[in-house]
Amino acid sequence: MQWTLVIPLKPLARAKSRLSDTAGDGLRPSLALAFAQDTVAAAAVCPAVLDVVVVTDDRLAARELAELGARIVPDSPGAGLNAALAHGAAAARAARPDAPVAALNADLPALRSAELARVLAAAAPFPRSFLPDAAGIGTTLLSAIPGTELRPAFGGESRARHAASGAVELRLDCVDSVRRDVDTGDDLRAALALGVGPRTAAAAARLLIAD
Ligand SMILES: Nc1nc2c(ncn2[C@@H]2O[C@H](COP(=O)(O)OP(=O)(O)OP(=O)(O)O)[C@@H](O)[C@H]2O)c(=O)[nH]1
Ligand SMILES: C=C(OP(=O)(O)O)C(=O)O
Repeated sequence: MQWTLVIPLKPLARAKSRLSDTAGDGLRPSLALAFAQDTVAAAAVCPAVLDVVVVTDDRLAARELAELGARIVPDSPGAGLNAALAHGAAAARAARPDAPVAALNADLPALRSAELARVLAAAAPFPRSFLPDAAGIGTTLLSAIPGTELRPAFGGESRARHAASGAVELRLDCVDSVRRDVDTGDDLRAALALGVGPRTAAAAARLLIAD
């Protein structure tokens, strides 16, 4: 099974606000872009991934992520994360009606394509399934096989919400890079310890110099 991934990205100037104590206004947008670039780059080379749709209104991010092979869909609903994901999934299914689709956060800078392939293989038997984030509170990936709506319920305590919606929780070892979302300075340190992609490594190095 080859998946279409739908990756949502806020305008960079507003993204990653919880990193404001770690990265000032001058560096935070480039850090958010670096996270998205490393996420998309790892996703795009994953053998289980056919294509990547990024839902964003950010012009710079759209240009940079298209260069990595993503198809850009404007966030035309303009109604928050779940509306953006439903819109991206509908665009994916309009192009490929039988596509299995999975929503993936754009803040997974340590993402490894082999681990993503393992998660997608585990998701394939279930109509809908999800992977909890590293903190065990949120969600980093939500999947829907052909013929099933995605019904995203991301934000805050989305692990419980996705479970209550009937999606199956994927309980997997050795997929830390897919669960390691970065919201805070501590999350960034944890991602750096796992090993981040080259753009995040460069952006994090600039952060140290700026300190
Ligand atoms: N297209 C789109 N993406 C969104 C929207 N809201 C959040 N996202 C993306 O959804 C993922 C999780 O978002 P959040 O954790 O809510 O936001 P964030 O910018 O990552 O971090 P905070 O500002 O600290 O909340 C990230 O990839 C965001 O860029 C939205 O309204 N539209
Ligand atoms: C949107 C989510 O992520 P975050 O932890 O970034 O809020 C979520 O986990 O549903």
